[in-house]
Amino acid sequence: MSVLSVQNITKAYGAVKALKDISFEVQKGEIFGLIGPDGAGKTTVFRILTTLLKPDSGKAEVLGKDVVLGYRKIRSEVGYMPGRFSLYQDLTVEENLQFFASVFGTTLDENYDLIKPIYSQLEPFRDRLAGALSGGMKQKLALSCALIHKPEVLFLDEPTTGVDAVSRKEFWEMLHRLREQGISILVSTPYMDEAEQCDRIGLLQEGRLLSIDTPQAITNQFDSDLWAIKSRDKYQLIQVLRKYEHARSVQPFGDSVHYSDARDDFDKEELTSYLHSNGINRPEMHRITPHIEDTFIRLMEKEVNDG
Ligand SMILES: Nc1ncnc2c1ncn2[C@@H]1O[C@H](COP(=O)(O)OP(=O)(O)OP(=O)(O)O)[C@@H](O)[C@H]1O
Repeated sequence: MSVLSVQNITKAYGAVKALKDISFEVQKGEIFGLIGPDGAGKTTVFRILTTLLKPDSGKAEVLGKDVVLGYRKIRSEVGYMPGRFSLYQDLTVEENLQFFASVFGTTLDENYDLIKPIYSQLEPFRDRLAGALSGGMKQKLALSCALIHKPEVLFLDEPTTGVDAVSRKEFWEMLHRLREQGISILVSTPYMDEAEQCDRIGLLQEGRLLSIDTPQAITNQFDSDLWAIKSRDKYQLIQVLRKYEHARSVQPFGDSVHYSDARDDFDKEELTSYLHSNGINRPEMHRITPHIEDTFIRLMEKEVNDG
């Protein structure tokens, strides 16, 4: 059963086409990730689905209600954590929660069980001003506020941006626990490594959804062998590889460079001797399994080349 559906939505801000005919569905109890760089259109999708913005064309439904006609009902049934957390900095932790509870006509006590695993870590700081919390703590408080009225669907716009690695990991564990309780989650992130945490993902670039599938199926779309190459001077390695006549793609990735060759019968020795003759001595080279990021870059290149 789908809890939300987006059909052929477009949205422009003046001349900027933020969303270009996008369609996807989120199933009940699913974590669906919208993955894309800054400006891809993620926030615009969230604003439309949480009824804060009307699409120019197309249709979107949340829990069976149209986002334009049924906006009142939708607002009471979903939880929304906008980017850059919507907390009142000059209210305390507890006051923030009480405020969000009262907006939805409920109380902290009534829904304590749902937020307890998250809120319990914040309780020692209940009298601290939200503005004085660390990024990870703010994130937990914002999630507690979005959950206070037991929503069926949670919208989380870049919840882990600017949050340390440990808090990010804990945050995803919390989302998995919420999923087990039947809550459906649409979450956006600019971090590719978080794609693996989702049941399905949509890759968004410049207002277009390039692919929608499970992280594994998206990775499987990578249609050639991939090599990780390392040498002392990574910058020089990239320059030399990009000039190689058989190079199909050359992308820096951590401390190595991901390389794929345009030929079916790639000759590793030939590339090694090319690198040697261009001043790259003793490069380390081994075949690797593509990451989501490799596939995403390839899909983006394809989109640009296909026009
Ligand atoms: N109110 C606005 N007026 C004009 N252009 C806008 C407005 N809001 C967004 N845009 C533009 O629309 C495009 C999509 O923006 P959107 O905020 O949806 O992307 P995003 O993926 O959420 O990126 P970010 O993480 O930077 O917010 C961008 O080019 C952005 O500059």
